[in-house]
Amino acid sequence: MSTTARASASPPPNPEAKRPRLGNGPRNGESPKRFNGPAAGAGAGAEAGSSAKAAKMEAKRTAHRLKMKRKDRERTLAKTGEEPIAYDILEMLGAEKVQSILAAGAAKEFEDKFSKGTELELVIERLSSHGDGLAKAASGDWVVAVPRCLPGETVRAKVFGNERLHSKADLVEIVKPAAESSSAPIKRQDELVRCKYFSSCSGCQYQMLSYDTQLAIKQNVVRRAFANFAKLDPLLIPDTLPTIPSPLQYSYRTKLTPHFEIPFEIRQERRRTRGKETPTSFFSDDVDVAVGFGRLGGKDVLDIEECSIATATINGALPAERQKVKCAIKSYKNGATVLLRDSLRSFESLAEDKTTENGAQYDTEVVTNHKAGVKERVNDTKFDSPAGAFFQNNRSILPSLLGYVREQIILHSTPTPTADTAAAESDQEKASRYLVDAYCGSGLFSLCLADLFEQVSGVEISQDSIKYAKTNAELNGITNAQFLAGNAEDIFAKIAYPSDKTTVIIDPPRRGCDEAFIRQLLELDPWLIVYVSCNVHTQARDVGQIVRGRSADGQERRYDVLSVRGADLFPQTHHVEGVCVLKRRQ
Ligand SMILES: C[S@@+](CC[C@H](N)C(=O)[O-])C[C@H]1O[C@@H](n2cnc3c(N)ncnc32)[C@H](O)[C@@H]1O
Repeated sequence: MSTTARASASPPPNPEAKRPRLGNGPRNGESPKRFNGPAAGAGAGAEAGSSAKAAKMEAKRTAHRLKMKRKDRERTLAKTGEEPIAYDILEMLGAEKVQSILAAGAAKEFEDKFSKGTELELVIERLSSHGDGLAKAASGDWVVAVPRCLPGETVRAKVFGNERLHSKADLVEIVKPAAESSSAPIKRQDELVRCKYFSSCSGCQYQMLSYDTQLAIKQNVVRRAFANFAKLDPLLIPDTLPTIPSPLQYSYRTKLTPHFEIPFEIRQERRRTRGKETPTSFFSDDVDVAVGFGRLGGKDVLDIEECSIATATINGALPAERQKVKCAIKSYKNGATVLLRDSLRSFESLAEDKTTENGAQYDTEVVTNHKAGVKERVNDTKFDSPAGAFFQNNRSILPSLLGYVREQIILHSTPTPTADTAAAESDQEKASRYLVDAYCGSGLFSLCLADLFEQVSGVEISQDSIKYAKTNAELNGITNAQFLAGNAEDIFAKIAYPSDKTTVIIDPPRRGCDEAFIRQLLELDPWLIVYVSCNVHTQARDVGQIVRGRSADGQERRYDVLSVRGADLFPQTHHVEGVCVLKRRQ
């Protein structure tokens, strides 16, 4: 799994870039552009002329806006496929209504339905897979997404943006709680909220829910992802198993990436002096710099002094890192992201018997240099990896996640008990002997599972991670693993494992696998595939493609989906890791 968006506590590098601006209004903190009106003394003819001109300008702006929206959508479709909310909208408005909107053209599909600041009273019908409450607008042809509210609640919300067939709004207040009777299966428990920033930070979504409820919601997100994105006959998809829980539900996050922007006063001064050196005396020490995460419903950064899902060690180091940014702000050209990685001080400092819920049980330190090594241990396997490269961010759940993958490989590589000795022997022959770990990072799956196989090969695009994967094999005395730097699909040209005896683990970034990879995977035709992913939607899409095999119509179906389940690597957030096991058909 990974965490870009999975890095829910991490804001996007530039929060302004994430949310399209509405109209041509001023950005936060900037003065509005002045509209001068018609020239003094102009007559009625001139007025009519200028209003025609204004209308033409407006039409041009609208055409431009629609063009940009369409381009944005094409980019998203090409990168990660349809947005999950599109399926909610389809179900909430009904296929007929959606068809009629689409038939009316882009102006309706990407309508600026509500102007910014419009307040609406809404009844929340369901949760989106991103944890927002979804309600139908009174017109019945539009959906509104509101964070921090639950099905059955009547809320007042303020619109801040319009997207395709839906608007986004901030929660203003809960007007009426969900009825006790329980058409509201998800119970609000505000007393559980631990973080003082919960109502204003975009990082977590579910602190007001019991942990069991969070796990059930995530199970449903996985179920829906496979139902909507795999494009398979529902009979081919087994029901989603219960979500693997995280032993720590707070203080678990071993990587934090708070962000900052250059404050408005500094940008303004730089503009005024137009690149001339700004006297350092201009920057007083008390320039207010927010260092934190994206503000919920805003474009700016929310100043965060502590994060309740980060480890105690990271929270201990955060004040000093924030202070460094504040003191050095004048030396930054642009905003940036600060890296804090929690690293074991030594491989011996992970003692299971000391596990407590505040995360302080591990003797750890914080690493901020991207190139420096970070130490982790999963059961008995030790890992050193570069702080700036990928490593799973919740160490408490890794033994369960790895344990589940191990159990699945053993289960499906072991001969089925049978009286027929010949069949048993042939099954035994098929038992997995070789492991391909595609997108292997610094070797998490390869090295933790190497004892199950005769030979293991990992491939990974980051040279740095590969260097560490090789060192990690040595560190653990593992001699049957080799690691290659390159594109995931390169591995197929470089290994010659017999398909009947090979298991492939896939753990790609959020965008999933590309077609070249899947084509070559199908050519290798491995016995077993374990697909782990931080984006269950692209995972389901890829699994659909793998199951359908080489023919688009699925006539040559090659694989059966044996199991699908989520793992909760990010409690309190909407993120869920998917684990799907596929076996080649006999
Ligand atoms: C979700 S991480 C998984 C890493 C590893 N399996 C783990 O659990 O630590 C995805 C990894 O894929 C790598 N990656 C991204 N694109 C790749 C590509 N085209 N080919 C190979 N590796 C790629 C990233 O550098 C990252 O380490």
